[in-house]
Amino acid sequence: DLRSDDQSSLPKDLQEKYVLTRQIGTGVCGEVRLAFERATCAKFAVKIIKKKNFHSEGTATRNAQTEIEILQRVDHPCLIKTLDFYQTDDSFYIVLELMEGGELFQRVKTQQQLKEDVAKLYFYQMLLAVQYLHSNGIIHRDLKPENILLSSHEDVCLIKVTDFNQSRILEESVLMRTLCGTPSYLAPEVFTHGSTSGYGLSVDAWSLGVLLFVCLGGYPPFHESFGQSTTDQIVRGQFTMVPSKWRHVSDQAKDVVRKLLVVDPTRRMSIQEALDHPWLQDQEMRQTAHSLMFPNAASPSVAMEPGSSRKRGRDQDDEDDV
Ligand SMILES: c1ccc2c(c1)[nH]c1[nH]cn[n+]12
Repeated sequence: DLRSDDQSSLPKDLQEKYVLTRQIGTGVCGEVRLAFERATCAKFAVKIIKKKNFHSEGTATRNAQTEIEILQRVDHPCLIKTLDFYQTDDSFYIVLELMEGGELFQRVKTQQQLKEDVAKLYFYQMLLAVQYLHSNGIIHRDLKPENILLSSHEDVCLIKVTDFNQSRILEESVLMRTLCGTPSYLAPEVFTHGSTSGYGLSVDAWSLGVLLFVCLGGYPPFHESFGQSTTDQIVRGQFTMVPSKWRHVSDQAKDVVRKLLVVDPTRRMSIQEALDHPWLQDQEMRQTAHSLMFPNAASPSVAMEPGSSRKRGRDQDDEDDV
């Protein structure tokens, strides 16, 4: 319900350019509303982040600033684009491209579980999006089905990763400066868990494993309904592929899940290794993904140069990594 006061609390210049209507999504830090640009009637999503939701003023601004900085800096077909940005003293307003298909979370819930080929098409796009973030020194840190948006109601559609407010930009750290000096006197733990938080890019690989499990199985791998606390299940890497749900899933797909849901981050499969996994060497799926990501690029009528083996250097995925 859009009481008049709702509209009045919006920034004037936002009001002048857009009409905000119904809520289409909810996030931990606020809500997402459907908006129409007055001049063109084009549809957008406006994400509203209430500053007061954060325990301390500093965190709110810092998180949102990081999110906004990242949103404005990234450019990849599978990452949501920011089109406009406004703020009042109590909220941030981010105008984003509208994803008509809504959240992946709802799609999986409605369909029970996704068909394997659909899950593979979505997962491949997520890998490319995260590979792009990592190559730009950004860890997402909050990959989950609510943060994966679908461009249409069709199974074969473009997906986009959103919600970077938990992301971290890997700044020049004390550890990096330390490593410039002579390492000979440094204790081993400085290298293994030098950065205070002791995590790196591999946290996103784990989350992608959870996402793939949910898409293929239709239920989460770790959940308090399975008895122990979710945290215990996660730190022990204990999950079950219930036969009734996984019987029709290929061994290769299960292998990808098992190699991502590895507790030891140094043994966990990386994004690049996942892209090189046999399950994703599906040229038809990749062709579909590329035509969704780069719709204007003419698809080559003849096959690429014959017999081009996967070159170690610039292989196909790099080309997609704009
Ligand atoms: C449903 C829920 C959230 C959505 C959405 C559709 N489209 C879009 N763009 C950025 N966020 N977001």
